[in-house]
Amino acid sequence: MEQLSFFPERGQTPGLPEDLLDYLPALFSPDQSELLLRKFIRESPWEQKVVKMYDKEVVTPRLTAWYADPETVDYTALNKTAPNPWTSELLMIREKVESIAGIQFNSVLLNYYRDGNDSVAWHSDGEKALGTHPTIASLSFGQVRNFDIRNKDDHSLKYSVKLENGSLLIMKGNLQALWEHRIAKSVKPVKERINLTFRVVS
Ligand SMILES: O=C(O)CCC(=O)C(=O)O
Ligand SMILES: [Fe+2]
Repeated sequence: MEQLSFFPERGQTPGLPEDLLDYLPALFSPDQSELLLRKFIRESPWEQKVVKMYDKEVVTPRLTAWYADPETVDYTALNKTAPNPWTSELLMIREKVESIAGIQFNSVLLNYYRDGNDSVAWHSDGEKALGTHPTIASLSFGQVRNFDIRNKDDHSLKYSVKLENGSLLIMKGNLQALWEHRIAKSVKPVKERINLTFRVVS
């Protein structure tokens, strides 16, 4: 396997397997993206989750909000709080994303990365409620951040994609089964970023 540069200047690390991700750089214009970024930051019912890690309570380093069709999601079985009702912007974006992905999504999770200290640690989104090979559509607004992926069995196999303002990333195939992803903290100061992940939750 050839050596790959993990931190590209721009774009994505070459050699990324094609059947795991689709990337569309400018689904929304810079103007639309800026408006949506500001509106989401201002109006979403942000929560900061506390999770248990080795008996310690740890505050999640980002804010989240989730929305779903309540009749299709058994949120108590998922150990979640009641979903928020869809807003008109989220419905508009959902339609646009569904027409590209060719899938109907029944929920969306919003992540708010306030600055470079906010992050999401290595994980995969292969929970039972999503199935083992879910298609997840991920939109980015605001600050460009690196989306890193690494193979679960061989951590030296890793790639990085720069998620640009207004872009759409579709995660598919074996990505959740065989790979993990993260948004690392940034040592250089960075601005706010909003991420939306549309999912089919059963
Ligand atoms: O912010 C991102 O681009 C990724 C978020 C993510 O991995 C998740 O919500 O599961
Ligand atoms: Fe994820």
